[in-house]
Amino acid sequence: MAALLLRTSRGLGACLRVATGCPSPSSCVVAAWSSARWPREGAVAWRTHAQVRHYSSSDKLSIDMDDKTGVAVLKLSNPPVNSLSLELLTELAIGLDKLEMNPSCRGVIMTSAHPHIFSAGLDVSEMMGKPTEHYREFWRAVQEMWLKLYGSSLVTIAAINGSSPAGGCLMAMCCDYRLMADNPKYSIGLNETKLGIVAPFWFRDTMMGVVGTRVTERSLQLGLMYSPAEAVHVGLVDRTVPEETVFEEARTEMARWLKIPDHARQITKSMMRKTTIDHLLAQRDSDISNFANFISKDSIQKSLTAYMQALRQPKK
Ligand SMILES: CC/C=C\CCC/C=C/C(=O)SCCNC(=O)CCNC(=O)[C@H](O)C(C)(C)COP(=O)(O)OP(=O)(O)OC[C@H]1O[C@@H](n2cnc3c(N)ncnc32)[C@H](O)[C@@H]1OP(=O)(O)O
Repeated sequence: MAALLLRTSRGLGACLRVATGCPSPSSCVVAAWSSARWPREGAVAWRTHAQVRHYSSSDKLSIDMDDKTGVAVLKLSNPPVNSLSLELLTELAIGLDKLEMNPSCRGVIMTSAHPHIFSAGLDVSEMMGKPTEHYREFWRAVQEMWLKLYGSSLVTIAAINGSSPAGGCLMAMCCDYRLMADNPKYSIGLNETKLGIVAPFWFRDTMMGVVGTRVTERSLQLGLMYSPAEAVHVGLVDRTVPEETVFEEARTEMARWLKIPDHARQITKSMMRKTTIDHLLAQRDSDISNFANFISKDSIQKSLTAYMQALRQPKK
């Protein structure tokens, strides 16, 4: 009966309502970038398996599901920096939903098709010079993506093969496990204050669940970006691995997680995350209004404009 519930309902919300045994496979997700332009060794190897099915219609996101292992690979491929546009956020939510409903899927690996960037976070252009209605629609899509990923009953592993600021870090933190390439040029963190904006309470709560209150407070106030080694030190990333092995290491880690009975892991995950999810669900509309009002302010628009101009300056 738990199996039925887990397969006919969506995400973790359902898991906690069922505390009985579940003989069915559970779900996992690995997110990764894939595109012809940004080939990754792991992704190519993955596609050689006959049982792999590609079922994403978007060119910004690829999702390959291996029916034999029950593991899906989700690759972000939105050049140049995998910024999270309204379109990509919507595709992500739909893709995650499809995986959640797929009875063969037990886990997801999330990664990037881009060689050096996991995700640049939210697409800043979606937050600049647009009407209020657009801000509301955009923010609802950000919430939806978070609800699907953080609330997924699947095993989710982030194979972080490049820099991952702000919303990129949020996606990685939503996963159950984070592996990052050991390249010191890469960085990860919630840098919102450096843009003159404020990470909302559910970004904060997600980070607190990963690194605890003190590290979260310091990281958020200072908008800290961590090198891979520093990220491991504060617990933001579980492990660094040589760059060329990130994907294979993610698959190996996934196999470890899949040895745990799905129903026990899912109910435990739900127990850990339910309060945080319920907090946003209870305040979803007011959070959207708050974002739309905040981002529409002249002072915030000026900050974002200055930040984007600085980003366009040649790098020293
Ligand atoms: C009440 C609540 C209110 C608000 C909450 C809002 C929460 C916000 C969350 C976010 O995610 S905000 C986004 C934060 N992201 C960043 O600060 C990342 C900025 N980008 C970078 O640091 C770098 O670009 C990089 C990702 C490390 C990649 O560096 P690289 O040198 O490889 O590329 P380059 O900097 O030259 O950028 C290429 C191209 O892409 C544009 N770009 C970069 N990031 C973004 C982005 N997040 N959104 C939109 N566009 C982005 C950059 O401007 C360049 O464009 P150009 O080619 O036209 O110059």
